[in-house]
Amino acid sequence: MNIEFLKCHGSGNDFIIIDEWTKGYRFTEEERKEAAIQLSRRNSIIGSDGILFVIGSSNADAKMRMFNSDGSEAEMCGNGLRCVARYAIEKLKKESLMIETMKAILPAAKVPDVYEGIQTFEVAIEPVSLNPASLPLQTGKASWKETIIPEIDKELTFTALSVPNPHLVTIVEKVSDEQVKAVGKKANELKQLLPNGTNVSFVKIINESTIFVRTYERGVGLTNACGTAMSAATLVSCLLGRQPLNEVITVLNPGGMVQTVAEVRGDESYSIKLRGNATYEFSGSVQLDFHNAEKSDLIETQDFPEETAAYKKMADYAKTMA
Ligand SMILES: N[C@@H](CCC[C@H](N)C(=O)O)C(=O)O
Repeated sequence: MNIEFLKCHGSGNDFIIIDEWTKGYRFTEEERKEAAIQLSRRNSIIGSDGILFVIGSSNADAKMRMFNSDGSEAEMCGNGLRCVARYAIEKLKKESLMIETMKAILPAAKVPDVYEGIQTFEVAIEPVSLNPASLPLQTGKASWKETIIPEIDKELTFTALSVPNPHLVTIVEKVSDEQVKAVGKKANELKQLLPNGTNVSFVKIINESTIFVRTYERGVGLTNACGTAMSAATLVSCLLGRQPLNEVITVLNPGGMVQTVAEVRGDESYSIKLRGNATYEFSGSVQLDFHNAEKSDLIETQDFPEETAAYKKMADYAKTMA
């Protein structure tokens, strides 16, 4: 089957957009999973952290389904939602719209550039829950705030939350990639504790309005950035009194930077806004054989060099702040 795609990224967290919405593709669940595994594999056909399927919606302007590179489907994807928002905004020639995700219909909008020449989009990250059952994290406790989970690590304290995909967040003095990887892998092996797995983030407080976040993503591994993780890390930092609620926080990550705002609503529910780039890298088409990966191949590509160059400047700037 010949499939057109668009390769994009949010903070270097890279995705392949496949448009079932306007291109008329129809996939089975097994085919979506197989496409994610085949096309995301690094140094092969395309390579990515996952696939974003854009689908028509009768309840919103469009719908997003996100599949990790291992073929598992995630409830939500913050960096991906910005990319899908841009794609749908350009198709519909709108400034803002609503996108259906697995657990909620979420607003998205084009907003002023977060850095010179960087097309910027804001999305809502919701629903948010601090109930361990929402991950699920199998524990008798009603909340799991800054608690040692001895099965995962004897010293680190984690806060568990879903946004609505599962996250464990720990605030540390120093972030080590090896430790993030080891702890993230361990947490995802403990199926009795975390039956659906979890994303695991290490947060370093840089100053009163800036944090650095490094994430081990469920279904992928270490990635340059994870939008829901940066949103979860912002809320946790605010709830623990390390950052201010209701104010813009700069979140640095190995792939660049985003801005977030965490709010507690009157009814004690939480709302998080995530703002950042949605950069197109290249578009093209692939010949995809769902039954035999060896017969799948890249057919053609067309680059977006100006966007890539502009983004590099922002990423270089973000590095100087970390
Ligand atoms: N990178 C994404 C999250 C993708 C899904 C995640 N790996 C999961 O399985 O929950 C983001 O930007 O939020």
